[in-house]
Order: sequence, then C-alpha cells, then structure tokens
Amino acid sequence: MTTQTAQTTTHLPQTIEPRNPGMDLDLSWVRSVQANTSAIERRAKTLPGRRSVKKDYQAAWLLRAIQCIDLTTLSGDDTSERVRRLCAKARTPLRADIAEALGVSGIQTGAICVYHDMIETAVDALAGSGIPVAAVSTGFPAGLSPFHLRIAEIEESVKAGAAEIDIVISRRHVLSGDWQALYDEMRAFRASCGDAHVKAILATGELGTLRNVARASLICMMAGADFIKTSTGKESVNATLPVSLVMIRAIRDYHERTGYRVGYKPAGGISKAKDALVYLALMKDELGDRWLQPDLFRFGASSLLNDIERQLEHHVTGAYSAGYRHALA
Ligand SMILES: O=C[C@H](O)COP(=O)(O)O
Repeated sequence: MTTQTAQTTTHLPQTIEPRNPGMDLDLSWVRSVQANTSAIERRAKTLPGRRSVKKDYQAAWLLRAIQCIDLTTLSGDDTSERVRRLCAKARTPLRADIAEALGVSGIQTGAICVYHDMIETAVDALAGSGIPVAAVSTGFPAGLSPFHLRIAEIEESVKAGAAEIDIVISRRHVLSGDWQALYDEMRAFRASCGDAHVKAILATGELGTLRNVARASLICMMAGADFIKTSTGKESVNATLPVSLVMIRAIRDYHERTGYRVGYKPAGGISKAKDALVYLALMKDELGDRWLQPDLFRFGASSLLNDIERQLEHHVTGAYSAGYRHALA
C-alpha cells in the first residue's frame, strides 16, 4: 500500500443538530403504538446477511464506525490511568501505519463515556481535541437511587465538564404503564442537563415487550431526549437488531410528526466490526445518510474499536481497493 492518498482526511462536517425541544405528552399517540413482533424478528434476521456493504467500501464504513463510537469504560475498577489511555485512543484510534496506508488523518471517536468520577480526568486528557465527554448519571445502571440524588448527579456531571449525559430511565414506569411518570422523569432529567445533550437509556432487555420499547422510545423523545439508547451494557440482554428496528422506526415516526431528528445509540455487547457494519446499514436503510453522522448515531462500546482496527489492518495488508474513498463522499 502506498501513501498516495495521504492528504485524504475524514473530518466530518460540523453539523450540529438543534436539540430536540420535546413536546407535550400525547397519550393517544403513545397508546396507538403497535409492534408486530414476528415481522420485526423476521426482518431483523435478514440484516446480517445483507449485501449493501460491498467489500471495497468496508474500510470507509469502518472509519465511519470509529467516528461514531462512544469509547466506553464503565467498570468498578476504573482508574485515572485507564481513562487517560482510553482518551489517547479516542484521539488517535488507528495505529499510524494503518492510517497512513488508508490515506486518512484526523479520525477520532465520537466521544468518551465514563462514570461521573472520571469526568475531570477525561476532560483534561481530551483538552483541545474537540472530543466530548459523556457521563452516565442518574444512579447508573439500575437508576434506583433517590430522585433528588439522580438530579443532583446530573448537575454535578455537567459542572464537571460532561457535554453529554446518559441517563437511565425507571424501568418500573414502563412495566406498570405509567407513561405520565416516565414523561415527567425524563422531562426533569432533561431540564437538569442544561446545555448538555441527553441520551435516554431504556435498558430494553428489562422492558418485557417490543411494544414497551416503542412506547418508551416515543415518550423519551416527547420529553426532549436528544438520543435514545438501548442499554447500559449491564443488563443480561443488551443491544439487539429487533429492538434496534423498533427504536429506529420510533425515531423515524417522531421525525415525520415533529421535524426533529433524534439520535440512536445501540450499546452493550457490540464488539465485532461486522456487527458495526450491520448497524450502519440498518441506519442507512431506515433513516438515510443523515443518521450516519456522529451527532445522530453512536455505538456505546468498550471493545469494538479493537476489532475494527484489526479488520482495517487486514484490509490494508490484504486485497485492497481505493474505492473506499468514494463511500466517504
Ligand atoms: O454504553 C456502553 C456499554 O456499557 C458498553 O458495553 P460493552 O462493554 O459491552 O461494549
């Protein structure tokens, strides 16, 4: 592989979507939501085998996947050292020789995602990079701490420098069909975030049905969520394709009715490059190219980047086509 294309960069256009302002809770809309489980599961089964991501373009799609990763560490044994190493990886996610062989520069991950205590370390380590710090708040992952403490946690995280807050909803509101309580909770979380963007984690593996997933998605968007996110990564079932189809279609529905674009973040257990390609193709199919930008799409993932880097290494050392650059246009 030569370095003929070394000037090519993959900086993204600086399009920042206006925040979703939310709207009054429309219960008739929420109650009319149906989810045809068997049709969704049939459709989800066809996704991994689809051919729209051609081999020549895979490198471009994987580069885009990197730009959409919320590079995450959410472990009880997190240390400043670990967070600093992760931030260095977020700034330079590809080994220099791989980036050079691909002819790209300036690639960065979408964000870093950490617990509250690690925000200041991450902000410091990312200074000047433009990479935002996302913090999980509101008693992550169960979201069962006293309400006023969850609100205070959001406010502390914003004060510490988090530009994005990943909140967890109270699953019991969904399981008991108390949509007003879910709306009020999300509205309060949203208000506490101030200027920070807010991602609503539904913990879909604990919501029981796909219809509940669809309804919770809509309510969080009505209450002003900028993103809806599948999972904390700590549930026994995390991001899946059927759940993603349901949430993505809820985003489409919300956009058609209100004109506001809400982002999507599948999270938990996404660790293979080929899975990332399936998710990107799904976003393109269902929502179009606009949702393939990091202000509207993120992977919540701790180990996906390692596999993508391995695949790109294989790509530049194996059969190669310069066709990848066209897919970045
Ligand atoms: O939000 C992100 C998830 O916690 C990451 O989950 P993962 O470690 O399975 O990639």
